[in-house]
Amino acid sequence: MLPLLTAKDIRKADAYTIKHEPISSIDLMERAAKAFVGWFINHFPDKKQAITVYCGTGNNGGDGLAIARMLNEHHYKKICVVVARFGKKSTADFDGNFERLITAGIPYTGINPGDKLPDDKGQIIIDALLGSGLNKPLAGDYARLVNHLNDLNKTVVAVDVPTGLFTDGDMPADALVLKAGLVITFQQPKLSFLLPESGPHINCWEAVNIGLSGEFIQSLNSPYQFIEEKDIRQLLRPRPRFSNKGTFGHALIIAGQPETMGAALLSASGCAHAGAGLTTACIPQSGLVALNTSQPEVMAIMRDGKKTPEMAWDKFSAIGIGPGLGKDKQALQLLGNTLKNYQKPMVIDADALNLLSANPKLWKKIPAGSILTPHMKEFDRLFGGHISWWSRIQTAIVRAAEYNINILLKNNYTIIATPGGRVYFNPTGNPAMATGGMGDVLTGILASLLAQQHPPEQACIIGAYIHGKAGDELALPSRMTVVMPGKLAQQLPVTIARLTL
Ligand SMILES: NC(=O)C1=CN([C@@H]2O[C@H](COP(=O)(O)OP(=O)(O)OC[C@H]3O[C@@H](n4cnc5c(N)ncnc54)[C@H](OP(=O)(O)O)[C@@H]3O)[C@@H](O)[C@H]2O)[C@@H](O)CC1
Ligand SMILES: [K+]
Repeated sequence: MLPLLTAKDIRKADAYTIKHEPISSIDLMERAAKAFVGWFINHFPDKKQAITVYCGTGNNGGDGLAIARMLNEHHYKKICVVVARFGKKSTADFDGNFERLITAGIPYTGINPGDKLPDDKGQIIIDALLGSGLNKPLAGDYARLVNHLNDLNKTVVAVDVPTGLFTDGDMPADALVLKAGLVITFQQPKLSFLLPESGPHINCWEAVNIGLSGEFIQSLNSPYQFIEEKDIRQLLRPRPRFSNKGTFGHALIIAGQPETMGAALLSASGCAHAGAGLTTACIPQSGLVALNTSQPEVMAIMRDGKKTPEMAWDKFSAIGIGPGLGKDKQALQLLGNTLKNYQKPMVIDADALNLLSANPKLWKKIPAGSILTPHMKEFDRLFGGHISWWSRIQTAIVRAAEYNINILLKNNYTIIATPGGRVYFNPTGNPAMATGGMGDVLTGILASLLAQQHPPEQACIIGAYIHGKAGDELALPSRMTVVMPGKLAQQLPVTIARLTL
């Protein structure tokens, strides 16, 4: 796992590294600038392109000055520096790098408050105006400059953080940000990069290591963690020799109405393909032919639309409930009976979540460790409206602990809040997966992993990762615009095999 730090903790890690490595602050800046330049040269190898580096007078600006000097040393021929002196202060490392810039003979233009903004003939803009030190929305001269640069529509490469973007905390929806085609960020992605509010401002980002103390970062025990492939490789177990279907549990999927049988089929398919030893689907009677035709591997328990069928609840190692279940009286009764009769962790999704928000008395019946899988709207229906994704995460942390549940909040980077206060961000998945039925497959996968005895927190981490990874394997090589959920379910054994090698 890669710990994700808030700006406050990044500053602490910065100070600790300077003191204990030890390294001088200006040398750490030099290292950061070098890491940026290494990446930049690989992606923008044409040394004849004109580049303008816009610098503030804080440490982000100091990085910009060092980057300009290094690009000059790498024989980029047309480097131009613009220093925005909008505040009264500058940092010592900015001043140190300013002297080095002058010594290197690199031309620069200074702009002061109220000055006319200079023309820009460059093809590329490097944004080193403000970074993780941002502490209020842009206004005045900064806003004027950023609006001007946005209007130029050039390729913008941001240093560490695009100017105007908060690294964490609530970000106003209408915040002004210098839109970046690429952000080369130091040490770790900033938390805000993983939330939808950053979508309009960042096309893509890349994190470069600048050698902040790993030991110290671990000791901060950040609640926020970014899942990495190696974590999944550790958690997925190869199937032992002499195993049989009983080794991998029996999952029950309670889903579907006559009009929404597809949701039940997709969920059952996700469950079986993710490796449950046995999968049973509790479906409406009218769906039996569809189930038997499409998935002969899956067993059925039929519902007559009136009362909950008799079931030996205890024989199921896990239950997933909700996809296409409907919100009528029978569906509510079925959910109520399931919660009454089943005490092991279960997966609660879709209509079951909506029933839960309309019937809050059911909350206390949810088995400890269960997994709720809302998308944003379902989340807000459950827990009330939110002004930002950051505030949604804070609610998820509180509610996951309060109800002793795992909340898997679907997002481009799916967010998993656990009862112990951890928040995991999943890195896999792509926009081709934004299609009806994808969530149903995920519910099946999660129920399958619970049935295979993965603890709920692990099931969430593995489930979100392999779901996204299967989607990536299908969509990315041929840049497919849409991935069908049924195809994704079929890809799962391949994805899991690749991660189990
Ligand atoms: N962490 C690391 O490991 C390393 C970090 N490094 C680099 O340091 C950068 C952080 O530098 P930084 O702390 O000096 O802040 P920075 O973003 O330059 O802002 C400067 C000042 O602007 C001000 N200000 C804030 N908001 C404002 C607004 N809306 N409008 C106007 N002014 C505003 C505010 O001052 P204030 O107003 O509070 O007095 C703030 O202090 C980081 O992004 C990375 O590039 C690397 O060099 C090495 C390793
Ligand atoms: K910046």
